[in-house]
Amino acid sequence: MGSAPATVQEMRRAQRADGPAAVLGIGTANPPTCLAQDDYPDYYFRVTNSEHLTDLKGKLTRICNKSGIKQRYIHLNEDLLAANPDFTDRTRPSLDARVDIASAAVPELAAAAAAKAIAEWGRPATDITHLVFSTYSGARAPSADRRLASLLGLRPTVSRTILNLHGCYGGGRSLQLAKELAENNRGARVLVACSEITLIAFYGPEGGCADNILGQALFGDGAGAVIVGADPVAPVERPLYEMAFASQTTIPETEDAISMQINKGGMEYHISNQVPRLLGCNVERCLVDAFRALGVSAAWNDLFWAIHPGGRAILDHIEGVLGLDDTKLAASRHVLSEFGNMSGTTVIFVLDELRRRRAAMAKQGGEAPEWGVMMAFGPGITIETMVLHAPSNLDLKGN
Ligand SMILES: CCCCCCCCCCCCCCCCCC(=O)SCCNC(=O)CCNC(=O)[C@H](O)C(C)(C)COP(=O)(O)OP(=O)(O)OC[C@H]1O[C@@H](n2cnc3c(N)ncnc32)[C@H](O)[C@@H]1OP(=O)(O)O
Repeated sequence: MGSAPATVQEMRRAQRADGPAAVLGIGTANPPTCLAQDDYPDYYFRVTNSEHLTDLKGKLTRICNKSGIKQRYIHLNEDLLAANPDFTDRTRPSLDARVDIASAAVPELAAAAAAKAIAEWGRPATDITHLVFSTYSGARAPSADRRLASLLGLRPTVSRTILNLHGCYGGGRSLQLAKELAENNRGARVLVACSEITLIAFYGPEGGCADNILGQALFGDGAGAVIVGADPVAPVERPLYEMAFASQTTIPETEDAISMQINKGGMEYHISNQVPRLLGCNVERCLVDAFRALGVSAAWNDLFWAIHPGGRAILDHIEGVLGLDDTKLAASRHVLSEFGNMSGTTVIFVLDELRRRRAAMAKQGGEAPEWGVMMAFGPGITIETMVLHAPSNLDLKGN
């Protein structure tokens, strides 16, 4: 070959970014229908014609009361249910209709979130080089990533990846993948999009199926989008969080603790009541390993925290084992309260809420921690851990 770089090593170095990947923009979106948690048991048993199942309604009410959730957003409305009565019966073959609806709605919701992330980032959508899309809400190819690329007018050379059925760790996994892509491809700008509509897993109550009652109390619909890139080009690009270190851990012998399966009647799932305890027993090891890999030690209360709020009890357990002050998980508790558990999308809402809180604190002359941690959990049981650094010139645009 003619001119330098001459060696494969030099070529590789030239292709890699100099600095760490960073979050350069965040956007979120929800469907228009918002349901108050206090009203949800009445709503759910009415729209599924199950008012006679008073024991199950009592259970749903008890869980809703303890959920730490005030409201949730949902794509499915009563008109859609009236047009698709099979959606309330898990034994009826309704997967085709669910996938039809999700194939349009999931990328559209993602596009609404992505438009906000791109606007904050400040560069045209055609500068995006990679797309990582995570969802459990569809089952078709070409998938939601292909449709999202069209909706946003991305270049045909955009390198697309779809992650399916990662459940609640999809956001963490996508951001880790984006970090690798951004750091290993000089100039790369990665759009991460997570979009979930629970329509794929909505059905009526049945005796002996506590999982469904739990799901009805916890989950909601939403999309989150993040632009990730290394070596930000000032003054247009400003890093919100730098991604210092990322890891994934699988808790041994927990294969059956959280599971999801697509069936003819929609997606079925199981969530063991041991999940909060299992996470509580394992998060500190992940954190110690992450900071050891970076060669630093950290006092947990000196960090900021973006924890996936899978359920109120999960946050309580983590707060307890790490000895966190009760303000440390405020962003996670706020997102849980306002939106419920939106699976993989939720952690992006937490990052968004956290930076708003940090910016508000900075405006008042307060000092927020520079270093922090993002964690997400899901089937496996899988724990995604990322150590983040928030530059002191935190972007105030999110306010
Ligand atoms: C807008 C609406 C949209 C709706 C659409 C819905 C569609 C669903 C879609 C689902 C998609 C599923 C995807 C799966 C992805 C997995 C990823 C995850 O985040 S993994 C998810 C990660 N999230 C979690 O793992 C949830 C973590 N858990 C918690 O946050 C809390 O335990 C709590 C809030 C559920 C209850 O508060 P706590 O202080 O514990 O209160 P108590 O001790 O007093 O118990 C009250 C009642 O709760 C019962 N119960 C408890 N656990 C379970 C269970 N697993 N199982 C069954 N029941 C359970 C318990 O038996 C008792 O019943 P009863 O005796 O009164 O009859």
